[in-house]
Formats: sequence, structure tokens, C-alpha cells
Amino acid sequence: MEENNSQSDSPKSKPDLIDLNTEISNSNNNNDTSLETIVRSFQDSMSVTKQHKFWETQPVGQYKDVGDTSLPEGPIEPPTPLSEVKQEPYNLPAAYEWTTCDMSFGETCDEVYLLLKNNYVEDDENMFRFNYSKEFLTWALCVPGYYKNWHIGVRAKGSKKLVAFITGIPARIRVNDNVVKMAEINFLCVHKKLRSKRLAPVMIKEVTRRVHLENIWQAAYTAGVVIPTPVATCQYWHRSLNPKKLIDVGFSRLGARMTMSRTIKLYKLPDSTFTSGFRKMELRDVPAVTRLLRNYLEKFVVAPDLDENDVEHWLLPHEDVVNSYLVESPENHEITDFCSFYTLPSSILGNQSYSTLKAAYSYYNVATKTPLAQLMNDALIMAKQKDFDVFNALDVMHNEGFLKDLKFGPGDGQLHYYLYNYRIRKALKPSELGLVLL
Ligand SMILES: CCCCCCCCCCCCCC(=O)SCCNC(=O)CCNC(=O)[C@H](O)C(C)(C)COP(=O)(O)OP(=O)(O)OC[C@H]1O[C@@H](n2cnc3c(N)ncnc32)[C@H](O)[C@@H]1OP(=O)(O)O
Repeated sequence: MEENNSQSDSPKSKPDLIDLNTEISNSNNNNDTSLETIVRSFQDSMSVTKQHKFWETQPVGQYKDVGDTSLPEGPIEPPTPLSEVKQEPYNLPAAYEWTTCDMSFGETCDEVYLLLKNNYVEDDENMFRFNYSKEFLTWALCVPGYYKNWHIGVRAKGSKKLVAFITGIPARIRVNDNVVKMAEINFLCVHKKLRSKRLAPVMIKEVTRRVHLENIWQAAYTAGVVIPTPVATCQYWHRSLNPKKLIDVGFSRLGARMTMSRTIKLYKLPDSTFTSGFRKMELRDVPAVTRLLRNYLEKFVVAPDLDENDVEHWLLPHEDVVNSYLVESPENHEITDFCSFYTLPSSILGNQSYSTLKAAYSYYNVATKTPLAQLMNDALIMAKQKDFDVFNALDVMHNEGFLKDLKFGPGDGQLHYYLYNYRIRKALKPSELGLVLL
């Protein structure tokens, strides 16, 4: 392991405090997310240039190269011959050992669930912590063509307790005109008691080694922390569905001149959806949804290259995991619009009355006939019917087109997108991203 050089963790998405009075008017926030601005403001706020002992050694965009448009787009390093990829796992401290987490095995899934439930991403004020369900974790990890040994755990040798986790899943991601085989890396987690001991770099190197062994040399990931170097920085927006509970648990505040009853009225939604032909997606819709989505995702600089298998896995409704709806024309039965959201509750830490915040996260949405805001309003109505407390959305794809109209308020946490071993010339605007990672 490397020397002790701690970095404070911060959530990769954060259920931010939103002021329920000002959030709607307060939405023309500064949207200058050019990479230069992000890196500079980050460095300014640290007053020194932060050192990244690990990330400086990796094939990722380095801060010193920011703004140098002469560097070519594409892989930073060429692939190494497979025979030269290290065959044995990286060394762990003597008291720990690697384990492959078989997520189809109930007991292992329980252990992963509990490690994350107790140690994964929190907001800056430590009021909320992501609580991914077991069904969600299995869905997110056991994807078409997945490699079991990319679901990597670390156990204490004596007690066999699971103390750390990191995962990769295979994906085809298009960057401009190139479809690149990548790993999507997620669920990096080190038990709270083992933090700041440089375990994370060992885990990242180990997942990298296992991905390389499959002849894959690029990866995509998101994080709440700034490390070298984001390809885009996005913001979360929140739409209250249950404002009273959100206020009671400290997720949001009552606006200055607002009463609770006015606030409840402000966020009230109709009981049923508005768009005729709006219905739940079914298995028979997979080909039409795939066509709709592929056509839409072409508009973005970075987006997944999804086939019918992927769409069936990622978008077919799955109780308490992912919800998808579409609009089928009552006249010609054409599928013209699609919207989806996934279920990711957070534990509410230290509240007497409530233990869980039920959050829906906007996933992939495509509107070709129905106005996007109307389609998303129907998604909000469905989320309310399903008893979600809040509907979250990033400012990616065309989401900016509905956020303000539908009474979303900006959060103060940011989510940074990264590519490993792939350079793009210029930082992207959130609206140039067609990718949502879980
Ligand atoms: C080709 C295939 C490639 C595949 C790999 C592609 C890359 C994948 C990259 C991973 C994508 C993950 C996507 C997600 O899952 S993002 C979610 C991350 N998880 C959490 O935030 C949960 C709560 N926090 C923790 O469990 C720990 O704080 C973690 C495990 C995050 C760090 O543990 P700890 O706090 O005990 O620190 P350390 O002493 O061991 O290590 C310190 C070093 O680690 C760098 N660090 C800290 N946080 C992150 C982070 N979120 N991404 C990348 N690097 C991170 C940090 O800058 C420093 O390096 P450097 O600044 O000195 O250089």
C-alpha cells in the first residue's frame, strides 16, 4: 500500500438541501462548467494545487494538459500485449485478502448490501446515505456479458468480514464517432474504519488489471470528488413530491414567505397522467424502444451504444428497481416517446420519525411527439403514485428543457464524469452527455 495521504470523500450525488421557496426562482445559476473553470476554481478553493499521488501515475487527463487542444482525441496509452498484463492480483496488506463477490449468491449479496448500506456515499452534512437495494445491486452488476471477477471484494483474513468493494461491468460507449469497449466502474467503497490508508488505489489497480485481462483498455465512471480530470461536471436537480417529509427530515427547507400548506399545494400533482397512449413498457416494446433510444442517443458526444439485449436488461420495468413508460399512438400504435427512472432510496441518518428517503432518479427519456416537459410531468405523476418522496435529475441530455418548468430546484452537489485512458479535446457541457451511470 502507498503512504497515508488522505482525501476527504464526498458524495457522488448528493441529496442537497433545497429551499422550497427560492429553488424555483433561484435557477439561473452560473452554468460555466468549462473544464478550465472547474479545475481553477477547485485549485483556488484549496489555495494550493492538490497533489494526486495515485492519479498522477494513471493514463487519465492530467491538470497540466488542460486547455492543450493539440493532444489527440482517443486512447492515452496503447494496449499492452495480453501476455504482459500482470497475472497475479496486487498485494493487499497482510491481514486482508481478495474475494470475488458472486452477486447471484444470496449471502454474498447480503454482505455487499450491508457494506454499502453502512459505508457508501453520504452527503456533505452526513444526513443521508445511499441505500441501494439487493435487487438493484444484482440488476446493476449482473448485466449482459458481465464478468463475475470484476465484482471485487476485500475481506479481513481472520473474520472473513467484507471490508471493501469495487465493481466493473462491460459496456460499449460511443465517444464522438468511435464506439469503444469499456468498463463502467462503480460501487467503490472502503469500510469507514479503513479509510485514508491508500486501499482505494490498490482496488482501482486490481479492477484495472482484471479489465485488461479481457482486452479492454478504457473505462467510464462518475464521482462526487474532483480528481484528474473530469470530462464533464453535472448538477443534480430535485423535484419535491412529498414536501412535508422532505422538510421534516432536513432535505429541504420551508421558504421564507411560505407556509407548509402553500408549499404542499405548490408541488401537488394530478392523480392520473395526461398524455393519451401513455403506458408501462412491456417486453414486446423492446425493439421499438431500442430504435427510439439509439436514434436519440446519437445526438450526444458520449453515450452508450445500446442493443435490444441491453434495452431489455436496463429498461424493461423491474419492480422497485427501474420504471419505464412510453407513449403509443392511439391511432397508428407507433411508439413515439419514452421515459424512465430508477429507484435509489437513501437512509436518513439520526432522525426519530423517518428512516428512509424514497428517491426516483431520471434515467433515459426520449420525446419525439409529446413535449418533453409533458412527458416528464407524467413521469412525476407515476413517481408520486408509487410513493416516492423526491424525483432527482441531472442536467444531462435535454433535461434542462424541463427542469425549471416542472419545479425542480438545483442541488448544490456536483457529479463529475470521467473516462480512463481516453482523452477528449475539450470538456463537455452536461447537455453533451447521453450517459447515466447508477
Ligand atoms: C481500463 C479499466 C480501468 C478501470 C479503472 C478506472 C478508474 C476507476 C476509478 C474509480 C471510480 C469509482 C466510482 C465510484 O464508485 S464513486 C463512489 C465512491 N465511493 C464513496 O464515495 C463511498 C464512501 N467513500 C469511501 O468508501 C472511500 O472514501 C473511498 C473508497 C471512495 C476512497 O477511499 P479512502 O477515502 O480511504 O482513500 P484512500 O486513502 O484509500 O485513497 C486515496 C486516493 O483515492 C482517490 N479517490 C478517493 N475517492 C475516489 C473516487 N470516488 N474515485 C476515484 N478515486 C478516488 C483519492 O483521490 C486518492 O488518490 P490521489 O488523489 O492521492 O491520487
